[in-house]
Amino acid sequence: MVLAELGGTITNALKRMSNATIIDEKVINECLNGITRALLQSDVRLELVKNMQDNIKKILKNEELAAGHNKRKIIQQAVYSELCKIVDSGKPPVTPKKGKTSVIMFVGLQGSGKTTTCTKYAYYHQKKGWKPALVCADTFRAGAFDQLKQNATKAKIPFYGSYMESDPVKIAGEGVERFKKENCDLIIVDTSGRHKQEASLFEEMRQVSEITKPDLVIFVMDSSIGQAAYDQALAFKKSVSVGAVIITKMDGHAKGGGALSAVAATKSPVIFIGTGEHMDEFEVFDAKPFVSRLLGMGDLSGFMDKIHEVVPMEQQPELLQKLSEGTFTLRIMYEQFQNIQKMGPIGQVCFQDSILT
Ligand SMILES: Nc1nc2c(ncn2[C@@H]2O[C@H](COP(=O)(O)OP(=O)(O)OP(=O)(O)O)[C@@H](O)[C@H]2O)c(=O)[nH]1
Repeated sequence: MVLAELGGTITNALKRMSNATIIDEKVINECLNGITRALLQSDVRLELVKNMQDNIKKILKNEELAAGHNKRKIIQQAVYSELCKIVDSGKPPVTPKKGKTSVIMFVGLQGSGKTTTCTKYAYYHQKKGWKPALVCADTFRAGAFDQLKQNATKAKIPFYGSYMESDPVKIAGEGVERFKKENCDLIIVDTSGRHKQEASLFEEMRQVSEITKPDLVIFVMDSSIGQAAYDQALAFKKSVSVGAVIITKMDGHAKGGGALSAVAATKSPVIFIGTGEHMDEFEVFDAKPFVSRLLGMGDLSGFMDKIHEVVPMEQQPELLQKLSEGTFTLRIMYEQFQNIQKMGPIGQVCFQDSILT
């Protein structure tokens, strides 16, 4: 079940409960079972789902659902906050500071999208005025350096790598040293993909981490990984100190629930999601708006971000000035219609019927 469907199924289970004339234990259990089934079908780890169900039951017991209490609202709020707990580790990630050198190391399974995500991450920060640089410490996959070089050149980001050197630890150390001297404030180290059974590759990853002394290790995870996500994420966490997660390929038909379980394994927050192959198909991840959208409650902060994205910065003061003077020409209206069109289907960004009201 893909994430969009998961949201729909949970919302329907809640709506069915809302439609019942009397909310008794049977109705509540039916609702919780519906939610549990949907989460399991989306590959969310059984243990997490069970925990969530127990917690909701505890909340309901505490609230005692006394007469006069709005049972529906209590249950809906409990579902919302428990889902938030699954996707939010509660631990804020280390955030690099602009102007001060930070080394960020990317790790993950083969083909999870690390190389693509390294460039997206660099490009995202470059647009915000940072001075990023990319180091290719992936000597395992033929073509990895060419891929990084191509992406970096396109985005005009300095890069370091070698066709001759086969020792990733040496390349990583040299690359980081060089960009530190060049005063880059975000040095991103791409490492080769590995699987938890590959002990030697895990040792190599540990050595890369030792030499580069990263301020933050980001675990990149493909949203389609499924139930294997938890164990893989745990294996990475045991070898290097993973501090944040990026989930890729959220644009596809992946179930996504497995990748969300990685949050629990690494006890690290998801900071971005990848939504396509292109450099700018990359979004900041925030747990609460994500769950709101999942449950069809809309996302006001996402809506405002989208407005800021599509109305060019240089247009904003001029537009405000004209509006405050009471000038609203056909040209302004035309430009604003064009901006609104860029936001995509309004149903995706605007409020839908809220289940919490
Ligand atoms: N649709 C989609 N494709 C993505 C996304 N991120 C990466 N990809 C694609 O996934 C494939 C693998 O990406 P890479 O960046 O090469 O993966 P990698 O983890 O560096 O691979 P290894 O070095 O072998 O471990 C490429 O075809 C990317 O274009 C995403 O968010 N959405």
